[in-house]
Amino acid sequence: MAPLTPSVDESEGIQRVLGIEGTAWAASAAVYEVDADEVTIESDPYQPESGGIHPREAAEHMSEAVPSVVETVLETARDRAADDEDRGPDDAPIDAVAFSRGPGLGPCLRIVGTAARAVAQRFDVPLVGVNHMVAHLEVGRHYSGFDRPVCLNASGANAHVLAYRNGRYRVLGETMDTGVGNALDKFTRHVGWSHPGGPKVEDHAKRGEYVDLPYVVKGMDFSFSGIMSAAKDEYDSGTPVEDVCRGLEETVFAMLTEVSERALSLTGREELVLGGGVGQNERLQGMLREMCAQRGAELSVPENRFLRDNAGMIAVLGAKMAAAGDTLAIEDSAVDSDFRPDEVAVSWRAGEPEPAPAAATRVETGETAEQRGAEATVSVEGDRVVKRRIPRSYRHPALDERLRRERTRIEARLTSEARRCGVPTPLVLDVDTAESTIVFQRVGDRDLDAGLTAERARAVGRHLATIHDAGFVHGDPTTRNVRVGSSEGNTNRVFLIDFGLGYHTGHEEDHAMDLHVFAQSLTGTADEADRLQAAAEDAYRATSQRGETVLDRLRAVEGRGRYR
Ligand SMILES: C[C@@H](O)[C@H](NC(=O)OP(=O)(O)OC[C@H]1O[C@@H](n2cnc3c(N)ncnc32)[C@H](O)[C@@H]1O)C(=O)O
Ligand SMILES: Nc1ncnc2c1ncn2[C@@H]1O[C@H](COP(=O)(O)OP(=O)(O)OP(=O)(O)O)[C@@H](O)[C@H]1O
Ligand SMILES: [Fe+2]
Repeated sequence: MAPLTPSVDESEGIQRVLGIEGTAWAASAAVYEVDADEVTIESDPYQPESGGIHPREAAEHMSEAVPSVVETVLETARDRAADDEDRGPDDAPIDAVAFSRGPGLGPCLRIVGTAARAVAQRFDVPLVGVNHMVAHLEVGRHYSGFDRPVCLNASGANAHVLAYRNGRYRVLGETMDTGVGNALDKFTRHVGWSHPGGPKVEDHAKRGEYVDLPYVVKGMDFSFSGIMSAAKDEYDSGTPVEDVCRGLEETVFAMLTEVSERALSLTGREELVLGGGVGQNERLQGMLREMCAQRGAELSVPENRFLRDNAGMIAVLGAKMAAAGDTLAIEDSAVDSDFRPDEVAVSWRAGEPEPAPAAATRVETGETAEQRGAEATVSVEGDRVVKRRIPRSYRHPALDERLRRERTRIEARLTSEARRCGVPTPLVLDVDTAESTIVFQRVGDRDLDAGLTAERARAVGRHLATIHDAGFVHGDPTTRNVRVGSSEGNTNRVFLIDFGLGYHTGHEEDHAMDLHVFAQSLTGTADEADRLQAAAEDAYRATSQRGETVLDRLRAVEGRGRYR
């Protein structure tokens, strides 16, 4: 086990770190100068002759290219070391070797691991095993100077929204199928373009007209498979490829921007950091910038050389880990191709104070108030609440209009339908679809996240079971979309609100997703997330006609948020 408190001796000794990356396509090495905060990166990309990345070819590339990029940056390290006052000619030019331990392609990772062990042994310096996804976001945090940002990772094989809490990076939302870059690359392969496709999509989209494609967001999770098959069908039916590319960018990046905004809203944070190769896309950056500006949040986008796969991010995080004493014995340094970011014990941030959750102070007393959720502006007027979905200027106007109308219509309908099945929801007093406005009865006096108890979590489990048995899902049952009253014992007063992402479905997969969204929102906002989730699940099992089947499916969904 790595110690969780930085050892002063070791941290003083970490001046220069060698990083090695090679999870998929980038054979890359870097040296990071801690005091000067300077990174030198040397990369040699693998470019498939046809099709996508072939694991065996990629590994062959790594075995040729990794040793040479490592030697190149070691030369740089030696030059620097010659100027160090406290380093003699026989001393090692570096103080640690950090390598990408996963996730990634197994055959590539093993070559990187072998190279890293060899260099560490040659210089007799500590070895640091870095999680590639955490490196994508830590390098952004490093250069942003932000303290507690929400992080959007938009890379080839992954896509997720994370935030640090209680010693880990928590996954608030992620793709339910492929990574975002892989999705774009699959479309461009279909069109016959060479790998990587992302930059070509960006280029063609600039000359295209928007076309409608399926938009799939569930809470803060999302999926790309439906959009990708629709995009292929559009292309096959003769729609100009520029238009399909534009539709793809507008749809996929609006989804990523929306879930980022939801994560900011849920966690009450005001800083967003972007990471990953798709983060180089200017349209994505523009949407995020606009969304952040509108809610008064700050966005930080690292330089392109730190967004795409690179060893600089491995060296920068490696230095922090080495300073915290978070190093690996050679015999424990096996690579892990499924290494999830939330498995990492964040040693280098140990001892940071935990701020009070944003919700703790949010108990409403006034007669009138206005607040801005992730989607809508909600104003309280006495015993009524007016919810208006205001235009989101980061989205293409056609998509924006479509989403606001659809969600308004569905929210009004499902709020009433749930009520008819006996689930407490606010009365719908008026609906204006053209203006995307609904007037509700005011219910509860706080959101669930400001009044979480096991009894209330159980009520949520019961309510979800009831609507599922009636044939629909909520779509976004987070702790902010449940209203509770002041009398803690009275669980009848646990109201579900905000059904705008709901839909009719009998699929147990969709039912399981509702429970998954609730679990993720607990992880993001509550200290006793596991206990509360267990309470919700127990009640769900006891209420639902298909409780066991849905909970089995939930376990499968949880296991699937792994890297493919
Ligand atoms: C596990 C690791 O191997 C993997 N790395 C990875 O996917 O490489 P990365 O450099 O983060 O991202 C590459 C992806 O980024 C896309 N991409 C690059 N430039 C782009 C652009 N301008 N617009 C859209 N996509 C772009 C490429 O098409 C490709 O799918 C990951 O981080 O998921
Ligand atoms: N009927 C209601 N009674 C009392 N408060 C309400 C009601 N509807 C909404 N609110 C308050 O307004 C907040 C935002 O509402 P809602 O979740 O519907 O909007 P939203 O923009 O979709 O939010 P998000 O997307 O962040 O969940 C809720 O968290 C709740 O505090
Ligand atoms: Fe990556």
